[in-house]
Amino acid sequence: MLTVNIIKELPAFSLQIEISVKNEVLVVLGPSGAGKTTLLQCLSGLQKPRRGEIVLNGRVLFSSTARVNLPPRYRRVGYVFQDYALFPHMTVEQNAAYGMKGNRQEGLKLQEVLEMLQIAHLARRYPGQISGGERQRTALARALLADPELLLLDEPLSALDYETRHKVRGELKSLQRHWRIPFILVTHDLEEAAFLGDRVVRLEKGRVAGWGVPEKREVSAG
Ligand SMILES: Nc1ncnc2c1ncn2[C@@H]1O[C@H](COP(=O)(O)OP(=O)(O)OP(=O)(O)O)[C@@H](O)[C@H]1O
Repeated sequence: MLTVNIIKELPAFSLQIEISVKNEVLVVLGPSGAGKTTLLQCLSGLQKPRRGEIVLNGRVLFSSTARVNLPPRYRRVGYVFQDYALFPHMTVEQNAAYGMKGNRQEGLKLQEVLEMLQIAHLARRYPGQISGGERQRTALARALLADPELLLLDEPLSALDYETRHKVRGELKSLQRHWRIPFILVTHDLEEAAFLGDRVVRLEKGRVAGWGVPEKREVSAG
């Protein structure tokens, strides 16, 4: 469970967000410049709110009153960027394992996650030698293998072609069901929001402008 209550001044307006997220996919929609990326960066520790609190499963990640501001590496928050930000000089396997502890048990988990994301056969290739969809899955593997308690995804599918996007979004959804942690996903795509979101929040000028439960077109099994 994630609870967020923060204020952060931006040049044109201030971001003021109060939300709670359970083990679900929360989709964040909103026009360009509404503060979506800034929100994710505050949650991951890359930006610092001016005031407020961020609490993840009872752990205080940020609190202005208690003067807590955990650095990103201690937050257990995975972040998949729009451009995936893989290390070009590392193989798929090395990229995925970045942030793991490196014991034997972890090695087995690495194999399991690479197989689950269908990139095990690419383990020794470099990011420049695989497709956009495969890079996206490598970035996801890296985020998941760091054992996050919260996963942030900033337009993770936007660089993919139509077919791959459809395939990977289904995988994302089953991944969340399997991992049972909150996912917060930013997108501009309404269809993607409806498919992936358990709830959808719309931001405008740094504030919550509306909530919705998307209408599902697909009937999910179970
Ligand atoms: N480094 C920065 N310096 C100054 N202002 C910034 C910076 N980054 C973002 N902003 C401003 O903060 C506001 C929120 O930006 P943010 O990137 O969070 O929006 P967004 O909703 O993610 O937009 P998009 O959908 O275009 O990615 C915008 O008004 C933007 O101009």
